[in-house]
Amino acid sequence: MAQPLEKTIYIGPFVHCESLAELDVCPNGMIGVNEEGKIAFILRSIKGRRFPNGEGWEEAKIVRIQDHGFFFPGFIDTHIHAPQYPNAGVFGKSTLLDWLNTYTYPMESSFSNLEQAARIYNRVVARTLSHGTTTACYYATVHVPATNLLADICQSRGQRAFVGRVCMNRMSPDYYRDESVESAVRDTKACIEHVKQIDPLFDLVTPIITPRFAPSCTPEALSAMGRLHHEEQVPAQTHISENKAECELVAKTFPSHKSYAHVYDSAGLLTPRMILAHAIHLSPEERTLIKNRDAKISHCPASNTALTSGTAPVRDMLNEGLTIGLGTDVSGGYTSSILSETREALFVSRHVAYNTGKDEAKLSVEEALYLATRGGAKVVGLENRIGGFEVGMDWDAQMVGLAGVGDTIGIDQSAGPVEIFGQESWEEKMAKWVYTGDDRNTTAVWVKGRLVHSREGFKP
Ligand SMILES: O=c1[nH]c(=O)c2nc[nH]c2[nH]1
Ligand SMILES: [Zn+2]
Repeated sequence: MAQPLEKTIYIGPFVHCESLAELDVCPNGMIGVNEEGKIAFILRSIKGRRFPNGEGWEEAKIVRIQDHGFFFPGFIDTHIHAPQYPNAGVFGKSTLLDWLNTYTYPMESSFSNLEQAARIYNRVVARTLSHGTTTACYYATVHVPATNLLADICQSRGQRAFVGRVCMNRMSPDYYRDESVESAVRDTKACIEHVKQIDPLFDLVTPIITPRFAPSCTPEALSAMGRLHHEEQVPAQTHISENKAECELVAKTFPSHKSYAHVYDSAGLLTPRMILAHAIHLSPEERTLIKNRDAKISHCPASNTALTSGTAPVRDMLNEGLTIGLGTDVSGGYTSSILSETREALFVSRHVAYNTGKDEAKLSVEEALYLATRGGAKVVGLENRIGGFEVGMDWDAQMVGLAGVGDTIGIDQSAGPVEIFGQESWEEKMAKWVYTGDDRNTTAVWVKGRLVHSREGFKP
């Protein structure tokens, strides 16, 4: 069982995204977090004792930022395949459809073995927490016991998670697929029931309907998942328009449908609670349909580069009013770090700018951080609870440590490569973190006020 929480005051600089283009930096403030793990008050100055009197805040625990660090909202990974984690970095020169057969299906099928699932799922949750990922949208596999185990592990390690049993009943190997639409529905329901048992209010863990992608589901399977999405009132996730050969396959296998997006729409899956990963090759009509349905987009730039899938037109989609977050898409993506994904999003946007001649396609550091936090929160439907620092929100946060180098000559490898010389503005510090930082800068991580990861040497 998790330790009961105590009132805690977090003191020091805090930074979060005010809007897509703007960071809000408070250079020295206080955030009070109550026993429910919610932000009870925010003071933008540490002078005076103006926190609420008579509520026991005088005796609250204090957590202070050291050196050049700051508090930042936890990252939200809106698309990650937990069972593919052992393959991170292993993709050769493959592209989506051959990558699935060569690397992915053989690995995922091994999760019929619960010992394998326990080993890998514990690792992936621990690792993503160490990168500051406080919320993750996981694809598991077709296996019910292993999927339920992933939900248990997220809950016991304290990571906010959406956990989906993958539905796939065709165009995948005989050794790894759902036997029938009926068995896919039964097994999906079994996973939903399991989460209802361990977290009845879906406070930390939420089940998510997960048809893999249109090619691997018959129209009947997609419609059955659409019905479950509505009946069970739980969110849904899938892939869309990632790779040109995949798009051609969808056009061939769903000849009566106007488009890839229309395939999901006609199955009742294009809703405000649907998360669509990739969305690279959508037509303007499809983007309009997605916008009108208020379905959400997970942008996965590392994966899109690794599998030579393409460059998603993020600026255009933002201008059109689509809601976008970031996804690592492990192991199409090589990294389980949303900080790295932020950097990838910045670089991919520069390739789009170069290739289209439109300079405005470039994302700024602030915009990429917005996608990693507030944008992700909107994608998972939790914008009122996570993604920023506001009274009433949950304390899903990370303490970022940036080493000052001072006059030292030696390299302290444990501090990581970010070098702060002291003249940097806050804007520059954030850019240095994004472009040169890694998990050595993630000093401590909290979800709903609970400490879920800390680096050696962190004193709570
Ligand atoms: O990036 C991806 N990863 C997957 O596992 C997958 N399955 C279908 N389409 C996919 N795309
Ligand atoms: Zn994926």
